[in-house]
Formats: sequence, C-alpha cells, structure tokens
Amino acid sequence: MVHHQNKAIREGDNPDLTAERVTGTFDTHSMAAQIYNSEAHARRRREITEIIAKRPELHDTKPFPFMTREEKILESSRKLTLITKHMNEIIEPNNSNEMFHLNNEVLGIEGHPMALHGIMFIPALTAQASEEQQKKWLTRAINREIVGTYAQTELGHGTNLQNLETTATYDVATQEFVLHTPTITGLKWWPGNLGKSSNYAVVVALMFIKGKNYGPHTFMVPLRDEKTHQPLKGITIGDIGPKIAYNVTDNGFLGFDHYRIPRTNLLMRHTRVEPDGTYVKPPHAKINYSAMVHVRSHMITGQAIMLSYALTIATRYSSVRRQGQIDTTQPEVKVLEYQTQQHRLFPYIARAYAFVFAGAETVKLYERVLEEVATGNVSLMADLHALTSGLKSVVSHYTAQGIEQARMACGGHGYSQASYMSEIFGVAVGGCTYEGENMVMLLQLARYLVKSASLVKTGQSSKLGPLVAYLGAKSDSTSLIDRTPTTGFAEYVKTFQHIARRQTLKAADKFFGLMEKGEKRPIAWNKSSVELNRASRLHTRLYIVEAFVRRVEEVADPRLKEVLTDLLHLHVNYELLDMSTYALEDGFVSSSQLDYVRDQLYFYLAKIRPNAVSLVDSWEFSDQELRSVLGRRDGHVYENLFAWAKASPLNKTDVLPSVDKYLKPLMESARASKL
Ligand SMILES: CCCCCCCC/C=C\CCC/C=C/C(=O)SCCNC(=O)CCNC(=O)[C@H](O)C(C)(C)COP(=O)(O)OP(=O)(O)OC[C@H]1O[C@@H](n2cnc3c(N)ncnc32)[C@H](O)[C@@H]1OP(=O)(O)O
Ligand SMILES: Cc1cc2nc3c(=O)[nH]c(=O)nc-3n(C[C@H](O)[C@H](O)[C@H](O)COP(=O)(O)OP(=O)(O)OC[C@H]3O[C@@H](n4cnc5c(N)ncnc54)[C@H](O)[C@@H]3O)c2cc1C
Repeated sequence: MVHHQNKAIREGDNPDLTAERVTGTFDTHSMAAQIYNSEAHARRRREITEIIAKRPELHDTKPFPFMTREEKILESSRKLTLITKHMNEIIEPNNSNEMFHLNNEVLGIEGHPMALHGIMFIPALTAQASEEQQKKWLTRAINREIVGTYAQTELGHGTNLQNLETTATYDVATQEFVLHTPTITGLKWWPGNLGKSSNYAVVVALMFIKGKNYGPHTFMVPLRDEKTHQPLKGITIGDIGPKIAYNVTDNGFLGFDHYRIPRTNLLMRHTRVEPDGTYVKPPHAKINYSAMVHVRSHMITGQAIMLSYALTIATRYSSVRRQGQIDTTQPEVKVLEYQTQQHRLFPYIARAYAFVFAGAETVKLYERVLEEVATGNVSLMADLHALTSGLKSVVSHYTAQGIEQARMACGGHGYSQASYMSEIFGVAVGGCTYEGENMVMLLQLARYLVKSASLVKTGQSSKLGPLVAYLGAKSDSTSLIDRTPTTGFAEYVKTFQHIARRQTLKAADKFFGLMEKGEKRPIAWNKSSVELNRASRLHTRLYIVEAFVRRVEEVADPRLKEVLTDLLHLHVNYELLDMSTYALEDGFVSSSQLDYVRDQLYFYLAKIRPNAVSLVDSWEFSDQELRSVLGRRDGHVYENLFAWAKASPLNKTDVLPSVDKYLKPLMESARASKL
C-alpha cells in the first residue's frame, strides 16, 4: 500500500479528489498538529472522531435541515444526555479542548441546551465566585446537577451596560437583594439557553445600596424549581423565537418582579457587600466582565474553525465540479482551475490559518491573565481587553465574508441546505454581534490606541506596551518591498506597521484636534470614530500577520514550513492589496510596487493550487462534523445530493395535501371556466 502525505485518501473515493490529495507535498497529520497546537491534541481529536464513528447512537438521526426546531432540540438533548453519561469513555475528564471537539462532532454548531452553561456560566463562576460560593455552586454546575446561563443583555440595552434597567437593590433589613425589571425594555433578552433549558443564571444587574448606583454587578440567581423545572415565583421567562441560525439554542427573555435573593448570591470573589451594606471595591472596575473576555478570547479559534468548514466544503467541491473549458481542445476542467475560483478561496484559506494561529496566542494570554487576576494582579487586563476586542471584530467580520465567498464558489448547490453553508454562515455571523457589536468593540481598542498615540506624541514612547511599541518607532521613508534583492516578510511587516501607525496617529490627531477646537470629548470621539475604527482594524490585521510570521518561524518540518510560507506570502500580498489605499496615500508604497505585490499574489495562488485540498483536509473535519453533502471527504457529491433530495420530507408522498386542497381545485376551476 502506498503511503501518501495526505491522510484522507481512501480507496473508492472520487478520483478527481484523490488526484488532488496525491499532489499534496506535506503530511496532513503534521499540519493538523500545527492547527490544533500539539501532536497530542490532533491525535486525540482523531481518536475521538473514531470512537464517535463507531457509536451510531451519537449520530444525527436525519439531516438537520429536515428537522423542525422542536425535533432538533429533542435530538440535541438526547445526544447531550448520552455524551454526559459516557463522557469519560470518550474524552479525558475536564479537557476543554476535547469537550469542544466532542460537541462539534456530536451536537454540531447549532447549539444545544447546555451551550451557555459551558461557554459562560461556568467561566463566570470560576472567575467571579468566592471560594465558598464555588463550593456551593461550581461543583454542582460542573457535574451538570444544575444548568446555567449568562443573562446580561436586555430588550432595550446590550452594548451600554451602564444603562441596563434590571436593578438589584440591597435590603439591609433582610440582607437580601431585590431583583426587579421595571419596564418591558428591562427584560433580559437574548441570553442563550435562558428560555427553556437553564434553571440558574449569572444575572447582570445595576446594584443599588442605600440609594446609590454602584453599576453593573453579577449575581447567581435561581430561575426554576430544581425538581419540577417550573419558573419560580416572581420570574417571567421564555424563548425569544427563531433566529437566522443557531436555533437549537433557546435564547430567552427574563423578567423579575421584586424577586429576592440572599446577599451572598452577589458573586464575591473580587467585590463584596457587607451585611450592613458597606461596599468593598474590586481591584479593577471591569473585573466582572471576565465571562465576556473569556468568550472573546476563545471565539477567535471558533470562528477560524467555522471559516474552515466552509472552505473545506468549497475546496473539495471545486475539485469534483467540472464546468467549462480553459483550453477549448481539452475536456471540461475542475472549477478549482479557474484563477477567479482560486482568488476567491485561497486567500481565505490563508486567513483561516492566520486566525487559528492568532487565536492560539490569544488563549495563552487569556490564561495568563486569568491566573494573574486570581492573585490580584490586574496589570494586563487592559491589554487583553484591547487585543480581544480588535480580534473578535476583525476575525468575525472576515469569517462571515469568507463563508459567503465559499458559498458562492459552490454555485447553485451552495444555495441548497445540503451544502450546510447557510447554517455555518448564520452561526458565524452571530459572532459579529454577540460579545460586543463589532463597531463598538473596535472603538474599545481605539481608546487604547489613542492613549498609546498620546504617549508617542508626548515623547513617552518607552512606556508603550509590547503590542503597540511599533507606534513609537520611526518609519523608513518608503516601503522596501521590491526594493531589496529579496523581499522578505520583515519588509511587509514594516509596511503594515507604517500603515497602522500612520492611521492611528492621524485618527488621534483628528480627535485631539477637534477637542482643541472646543468640541467636548464624546462629540470629538464620535466625529472621529470612523477613522478610529480604521486604525483599530489596521492594528489588528498587523497583529494577525505578526502572529502568522511568529508561527511560521517556529515550524521545524521543512515540508510544512514551505507550504505555510507559501500561505503567508499569499496572506501578506492579499492583505497589502486590500489595504493599498492606506499604503498609496502618503506614497509609502508606489503603484509599481503594488504591481509586484499583485504578481506575487498570482504566483502564490498557482503555487498553492496543488496543496489546496491537503490544506483544507488538514483541519481533519469528519463528515459527521461538516454535515455537508458538498463537502464529503469521499467527493461523491452527485449521487448523495440526489439521495438527500429524495429524503426531503416533501418527497414522502407524490401528491402533497396542499395540492389536493388548493392547487387541484384551482386548476380544475381554471380548466372548467375555459369550457
Ligand atoms: C466550530 C466552532 C463552533 C463554535 C460555535 C460558537 C458559537 C457560540 C455561539 C454563541 C455564544 C454566544 C454567547 C454570547 C454571549 C453574549 O453576547 S454575552 C453579552 C455580551 N455583551 C457585550 O459584549 C456588551 C458589550 N459592551 C461592553 O462590553 C461594555 O459595555 C463596554 C463597551 C466595554 C463599555 O463598558 P462600560 O460602560 O462599563 O465602560 P466605561 O465605563 O465606558 O469604561 C471603559 C473603560 O473600561 C475598560 N474596559 C472595558 N471592558 C474591559 C475589560 N473587559 N477588561 C479591562 N478593561 C475593560 C475600557 O478599556 C475602558 O478603559 P479606559 O477608560 O482606560 O479607556
Ligand atoms: C446569537 C446571539 C447570542 C447571544 N447570546 C447572549 C447571551 O448569552 N447573553 C447575553 O447577555 N447576551 C447575548 N446576546 C446579546 C448580544 O451580546 C448583544 O446583542 C450585543 O452585545 C449587541 O448589543 P445590542 O443588541 O444592544 O446592539 P446595539 O448596541 O443596539 O447595536 C445597534 C447598532 O448601534 C451601534 N452602536 C451601539 N452603541 C454604539 C456606540 N457606543 N458607538 C457606536 N456605535 C454604537 C452598533 O455598532 C450597531 O450598529 C446574544 C446575541 C446574539 C445575536
């Protein structure tokens, strides 16, 4: 038996796809180890996939698009119960990476009844509950004796937390907080799994003590009776209805009617309220925003994975779809041969790799900050907040764009739910909104950049943190791309630094200039905000490029290094062309240099072509995880599209009741009136 570098090859596969895999120049298992950050985890992912493949009870009973929302929730609850019961046979206990993979395989991306329990409820209790509170609730939560969510957003306010309407008023006499929803707009609205699944929530409410507003605080709140699951007295609760996607999750509403909880249900790891109402301040004003930072830090990888789902589907399908000729004397070509198709897909393959590498760095920083904050050191919180705010915005934006490009690259079949593209898009694009609307989060990063720009302008560049140190550096007068015998990545990084620095300083000048002219700070901020967000995007895209460079530098295996270097070339050239207005504005890059960049881009599209399928195969998504007829590993698309269509509920009978009831009589009366 021949051992191929691409480990997805199997006998009986569509030969067009096998031919793609045979041309791969690197070992896809080794690339998976890069993507998933360790050989051990990549191997465990494969093992978990194999275990699941052998357990039919963990498979979907029918394709998701053929199920109603209620059926999906029932099916998801069935599988959730099974994986909870058999967890230790499938994954290592408490291994969150393995849990993430298990969930994606078995439950999928549409959510499940305990999605928010793991993503936010447990992280909130871990970071914000005191040891005593953790003893009471955390172990029960981890054991799934109780199910919880994170209830912050309201019907009227999601972004502006200072103006939430839910109040928690301290009653010194009873040592209780009274939770209350004063208006319709004060109803909690959106929290995942709040509607029907959770019996507890970490609730964010404005805390009032003796008439003073202490701002948003987090409280552990029982919502439903633990035995009957009926809502408790004083609680109004339900599902907010179907969404664009993610409909297995019961995003919910919640109202309180003078609902009392003990004082000790305020999460008190960093903040305290004494029995007499004395308030003890936390070491950092935003320390209780930690559950949001947790999700923002992890969602970079989640978004990269969803982008890669779509790219895997589109790249495999483009290798089996033949349409038209390039040379009219030759047979029809695979659509992947078209330069336009490559230009649509390959830069996004490069972005997906760039995002997953940036995501790994972000999680590392998050874990470090989590440990430091637990010991009272809050010095890196602002850096982490700035970084994750920028990354969640930029990555979710390009992920959604990339998925849509991948869908269009599949032509008509991309529009069928058999491709699963619409669900992948719908779930991923939610990331542009949840955990802070993207524009709002870019503006959070902009605050950090403006402060950094002030340091530069006042000659204090030595005080800049490592993520913004480049703002204080001097630029060359022009870019050296194509001006040195070998244009290396350093030239590109310097160019991106120049662009980000110039835009940051320009946006900050505009903001400070408006204030000097007498505008009040918030007005000046609003009038500069488009320019400020441009700076935030450029800064973040620079960070992503640098993370990619750092990773490629670390890779030892020469075959992997070569293909990752090709991807990085593609990435930097594509990015530079995409932001060329900024580079041309001050003549830092000339149009002849951009011609070089364009030529490089086309060169690397062609160079990557033989590795395209191997690059997507390296993510090692099983068919169960992808849930896409177009993206099947074996490439047998057409016969399975036909089988899928035949299984559609509409095809259960030859004549639909609606035809009997309406169309037949309509046609009959039309015919009769002609007589
Ligand atoms: C295959 C993979 C499948 C994966 C599938 C995953 C699918 C998952 C799907 C769904 C899960 C969805 C879960 C979603 C949950 C949610 O959405 S929860 C709700 C999230 N809500 C938000 O994010 C609200 C956004 N708003 C805010 O965060 C804040 O309001 C704010 C905009 C940050 C402003 O806050 P605030 O009004 O309190 O701020 P100011 O008083 O103006 O102060 C600003 C200063 O505070 C600093 N700051 C803010 N936050 C932090 C922080 N976290 N850490 C450190 N510092 C912080 C900020 O930098 C300002 O500092 P400065 O004054 O020095 O400039
Ligand atoms: C799929 C999904 C899951 C969610 N899960 C949860 C959950 O589990 N728990 C929870 O509590 N919440 C959840 N949410 C809510 C989510 O966090 C909020 O919707 C989000 O933070 C955006 O807030 P908003 O809806 O108030 O948007 P808005 O703030 O109303 O945004 C509307 C527009 O106003 C702009 N805007 C608002 N403020 C500013 C500003 N200061 N400067 C400039 N522009 C501004 C925005 O950019 C946007 O264009 C979820 C939402 C979704 C879609």
